[in-house]
Amino acid sequence: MANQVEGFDFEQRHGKERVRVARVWKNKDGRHFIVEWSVSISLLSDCVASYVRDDNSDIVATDTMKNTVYAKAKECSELLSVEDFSVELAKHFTSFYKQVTTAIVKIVEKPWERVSVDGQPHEHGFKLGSEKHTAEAIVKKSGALQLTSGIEGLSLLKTTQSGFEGFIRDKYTVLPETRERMVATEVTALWRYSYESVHSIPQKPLYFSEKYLNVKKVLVDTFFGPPKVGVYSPSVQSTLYQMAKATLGRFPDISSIQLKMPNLHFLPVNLSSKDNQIVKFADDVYLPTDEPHGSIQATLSRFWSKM
Ligand SMILES: O=c1[nH]c(=O)c2[nH]c(=O)[nH]c2[nH]1
Repeated sequence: MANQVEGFDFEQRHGKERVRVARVWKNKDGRHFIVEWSVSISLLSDCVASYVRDDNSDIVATDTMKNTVYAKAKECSELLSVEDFSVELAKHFTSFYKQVTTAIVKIVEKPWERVSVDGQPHEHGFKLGSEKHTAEAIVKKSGALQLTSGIEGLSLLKTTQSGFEGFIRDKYTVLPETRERMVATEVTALWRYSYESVHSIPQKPLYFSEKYLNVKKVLVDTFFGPPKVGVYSPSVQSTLYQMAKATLGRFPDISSIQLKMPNLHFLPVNLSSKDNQIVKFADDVYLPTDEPHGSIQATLSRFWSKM
């Protein structure tokens, strides 16, 4: 929210971060479903008087925002996607309060997964998986929407079919060229959907949950290649690009994707004492590291679309 205040430009927003909520649904056959969300809300609203004139009469209390998360979670009578919940919440803030012009709702979902016991899906037992599903809805009073989904913490590694050659060599370069190395990363992905209004998003239940799983599969499958032979990666940059391109190629309603792929180095181990070599590296013993790490990121968008 930008204003002119006492001869200055002034921008402000306020909200509540990391409101944690879990919601359970139970179907008629006794099967339970659970989601656990950490919800962050930020409102652009006309409440400049609270900053400059000690007048709070236009403030939506952040405590009220927190309560709204629980009230809306209660109102949801059926399991829904984290995207749909973020849109519902954001719609509430922009339509209910005349002061609020834009609501930004970001949610991180904990990866609770149904367990199987003796090969059978358990009715009410869950274990924590690894990577997280995220969603961000930015909703304006007009109903204009920006919807972004993402994955955080998707750890991937392959033990071969990776190399790095032909890079700049100068007086500080020591890294040998190689066509045989390990490659490991922790993917953070953010993709923007092309729906531009709260009225134009697909109504199919769990549409975005399914999409999330499909995007994740395309990213993972592209990273690894076919199970027997894999696919050669000449650089993290090249693999990242292939992953982004495959996503836009496969999903027409995704307009752009940002990928962050740190290069988590596994260093060759060579150990020698004065008179013998204890360990000679033969693509077998590595020192895993997490810092320093390479940082490689890019955004791929269709023409005319923004991230
Ligand atoms: O895939 C890679 N990309 C780089 O930019 C880079 N830089 C580096 O030292 N190793 C690698 N590997």
